[in-house]
Amino acid sequence: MLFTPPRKLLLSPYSKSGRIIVMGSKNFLLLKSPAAPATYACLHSLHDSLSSSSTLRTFIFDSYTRKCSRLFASPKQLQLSYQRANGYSFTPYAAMPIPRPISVSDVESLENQFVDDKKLMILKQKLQEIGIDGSSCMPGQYNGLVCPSCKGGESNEKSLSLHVDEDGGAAVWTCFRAKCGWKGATRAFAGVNSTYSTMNKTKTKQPIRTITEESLGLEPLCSELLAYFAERMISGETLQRNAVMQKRTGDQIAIAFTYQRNGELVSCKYRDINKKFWQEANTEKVFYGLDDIKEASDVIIVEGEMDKLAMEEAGFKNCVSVPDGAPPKVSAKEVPAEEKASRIILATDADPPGQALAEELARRLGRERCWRIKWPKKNDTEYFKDANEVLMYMGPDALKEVIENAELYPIRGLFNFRDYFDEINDYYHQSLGFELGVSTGWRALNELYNVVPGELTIVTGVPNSGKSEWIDALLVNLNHSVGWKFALCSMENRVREHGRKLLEKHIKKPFFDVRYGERVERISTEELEQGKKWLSDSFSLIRNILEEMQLLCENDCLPSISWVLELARIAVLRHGVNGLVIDPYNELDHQRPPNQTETEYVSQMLTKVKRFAQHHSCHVWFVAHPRQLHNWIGGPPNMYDISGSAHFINKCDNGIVIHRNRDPDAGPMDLVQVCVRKVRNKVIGTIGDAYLSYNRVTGEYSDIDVAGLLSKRKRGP
Ligand SMILES: Nc1ncnc2c1ncn2[C@@H]1O[C@H](COP(=O)(O)OP(=O)(O)OP(=O)(O)O)[C@@H](O)[C@H]1O
Repeated sequence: MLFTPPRKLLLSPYSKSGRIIVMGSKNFLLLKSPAAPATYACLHSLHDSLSSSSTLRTFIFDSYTRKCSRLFASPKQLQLSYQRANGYSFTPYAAMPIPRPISVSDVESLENQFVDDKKLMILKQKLQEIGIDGSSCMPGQYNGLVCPSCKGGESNEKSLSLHVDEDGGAAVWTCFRAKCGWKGATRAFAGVNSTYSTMNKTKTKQPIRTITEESLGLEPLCSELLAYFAERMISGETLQRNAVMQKRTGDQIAIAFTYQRNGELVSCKYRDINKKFWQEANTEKVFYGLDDIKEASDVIIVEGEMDKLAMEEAGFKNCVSVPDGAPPKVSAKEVPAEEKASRIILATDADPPGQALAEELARRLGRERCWRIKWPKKNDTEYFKDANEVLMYMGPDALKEVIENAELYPIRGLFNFRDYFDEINDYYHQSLGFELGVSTGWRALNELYNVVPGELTIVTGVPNSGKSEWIDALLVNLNHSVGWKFALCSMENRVREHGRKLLEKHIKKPFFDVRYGERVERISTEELEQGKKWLSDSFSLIRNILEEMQLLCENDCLPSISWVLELARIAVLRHGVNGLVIDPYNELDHQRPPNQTETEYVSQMLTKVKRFAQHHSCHVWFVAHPRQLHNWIGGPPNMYDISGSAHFINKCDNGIVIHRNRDPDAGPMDLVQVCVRKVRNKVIGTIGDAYLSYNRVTGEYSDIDVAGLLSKRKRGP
């Protein structure tokens, strides 16, 4: 039966738009024509014939309870809504408002409300601009909207709560994904600036509410929800022990996870079937399951209430879930002190946000007492995401195993041999290359010194003993045997002379046919061409260009060790060099800071060199001169005689002294003594002396018959 609407309503500017009020003993309906702008209608219970009306708008007035509520956007929704028992059986309406009771006085002020439509329109527009879908919003509370700030994270949670004021003039919102926590407010008629300036303002802190199950209207879980949990392998017993309940709002039912402290309800988080979350406002933020870890020596921390319940199914009650999966809300104080909780097992989600949460928890709770778990593989490419997934697909035993196999949370700089097992295996099977060192090419040195990538060899000897010659000969041998390439920082050598010395050793002929080489065929022009190619393929030169151009004054702008190492690094990356020669040490810039002793300076410099060698698997030969030897009687110097610091011998991996005979009575003049004075790595050699013969024509070193030589010496000339 149709009635003329109350006078007050007819005064609305929209009253000529075909709006009709329908009333019965309990019914109060407002209809509008499809052509009119969108507005409200009121209804309580609908007659079948009316429910099919395409023009029905949503308002409900209950004369019995004297309450009026907004309900459905269309009869289609209305029909569906009538059919469903609760939100768990049928497709829910993501952004549908929870029916909001309004008083009779609200109905009386409908006139004002129509005027307010304009405000609402502007407000919606502003919300839209911010990215909040307010298109279907009326005044009221909305949960489960998509947060434009975080887009619901990885799991696409619909985590935004929006409250639109009674008069449609203002809105406040909060994202309950605390990893986001976006909050804001806007007003319809405030300036654009003020609208946006208030967007991220946190609301004034409200006092913490005291809540009870009764005050929140919580009730035991219905059979549908029990089935929902059973599907996720969570038993009734676990649900009961954790006081998991439900809350009805109209015809929707949400799971209510009760947060307790000392057995008292302090907060409640709701979750509907679509994983929409919302929380009781102004309640304490504590770990979910806090009472379960009071006396626990091991504490498991997960990232959701379902995971906490899953852990219980695997036999672990000593588990808490972070409130909102949110590091900012976690207080280390909630976790038992170090004396009580010896292990904190972080079982956060396997996704990057979950790992970030674990990192933040470890930082706050103390990495040293944290452990982490590895989620098992789901298939070739994926891992299980969380505890509940493992429980559902692999069962409680598998989840238990995951926790039992937790490993220490990594601490930067603190390692276990376990972390290096792959490398140890490779070393054992010699699959890294050159683990036993590369032979120098001289039989006499095979037992004493072999060359390993990444080590530092210091070479010393009195002036003119042949240090540079011997190193060059070694490089040529290594190039010939294993194809190694080298970076040369030999400032004392002119490039053409260095080239000559290397070519003579490579081609085994003298560069010139005068004096030292007059009786031997010199390197031919064809050999020179081939040799030049070999030189450029095998060596990189590190040189100071200013010095080359002879623009430098004494001690001016000498290359520093850092400069040399940086160029050597580039040579490694660009040309794949395997060795670096720095010859000699005193040609580098050694302007040490005034507060540093020479010993400290040398130590620091050698640390840099060693770091370079190890990092780039590049062997470094470092030539250092001995200090001036008083009362020298012609014997090889000691490594401790190196000018500057005992650190040369202390810090190097290998220490070699090159010495040559200068006394015709003591033996052949070409006899060279290679004194291996230090070998850190027993795999590659040991301390001892080797004798080689120096070929002055080609600069080559070769093995000699030491036994024959010694017996000849005994017999005398
Ligand atoms: N065993 C040897 N017999 C004869 N001459 C040698 C022998 N070893 C090196 N020489 C010669 O000594 C000279 C200097 O050699 P080299 O430059 O290698 O010595 P060094 O120890 O590096 O010298 P410095 O201390 O000046 O750096 C070269 O002309 C080289 O041919």
